[in-house]
Amino acid sequence: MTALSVAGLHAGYDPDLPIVKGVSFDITRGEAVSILGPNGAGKSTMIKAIAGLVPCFAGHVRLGQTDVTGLASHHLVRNGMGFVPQTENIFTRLTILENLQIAAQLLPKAERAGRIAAMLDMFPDLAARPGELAGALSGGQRQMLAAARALLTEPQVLMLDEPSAGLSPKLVGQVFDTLRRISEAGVTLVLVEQNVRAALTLTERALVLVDGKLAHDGPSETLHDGKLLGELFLGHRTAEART
Ligand SMILES: Nc1ncnc2c1ncn2[C@@H]1O[C@H](COP(=O)(O)OP(=O)(O)OP(=O)(O)O)[C@@H](O)[C@H]1O
Repeated sequence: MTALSVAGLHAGYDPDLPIVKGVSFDITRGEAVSILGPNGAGKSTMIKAIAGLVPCFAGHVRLGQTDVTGLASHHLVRNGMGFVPQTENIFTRLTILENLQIAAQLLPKAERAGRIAAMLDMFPDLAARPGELAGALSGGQRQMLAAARALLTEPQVLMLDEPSAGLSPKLVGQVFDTLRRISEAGVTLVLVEQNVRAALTLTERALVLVDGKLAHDGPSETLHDGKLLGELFLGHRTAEART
């Protein structure tokens, strides 16, 4: 069953200068997919447009059967979209527990405590220190808190924009271990990443975006040998391949 469907998406900051230029793909429920591409290709812009944070000029975004094109991000959350932005994804002056409580406001009152407890179960690092200020956490723990906030509402699809940005190799490993557990729990994952090797190891499928267009869509193992990826990143190969 399709979890996320993007069809003919044009998006960006100025309708005369679209950054995302006619991208289409479907993601099946439970799939884990990387979105890769050179700097400036439009990966973040595309994921933000899907998440309702950047204008869509043409095309459609569907979550399951529901057309959510152009919906504001808080409506998208209610429709089952979880999005973890690259920065400013937690409230640093509030505690871990307060961060979770704010995210839980979107849920019916009766469900809030149970979902917060479920997130603390899932993230033992956070459960060990619920009263600690989020601003005092390591970069990796911050990403875990941001993911826990997004997962609180039990999204159908969890999208993350460069969760490993700025982290040391050890913390990158921790974040990807966490993402693997989230994926194994059945959550559909969409991941924009610069850390190509870690992303390809985690996800079974990769999309490559070059100059706002989909240059490749296929199983991650086809990109493990860096030659094709190098050619795609340099714009020397543009054929879509879904094999
Ligand atoms: N807020 C903004 N307003 C106007 N243009 C923007 C904005 N954010 C990004 N852009 C432009 O959109 C283009 C694509 O940027 P985007 O961040 O989506 O690429 P990316 O593939 O995610 O790159 P990177 O891997 O370097 O993060 C760039 O030319 C960038 O300058």
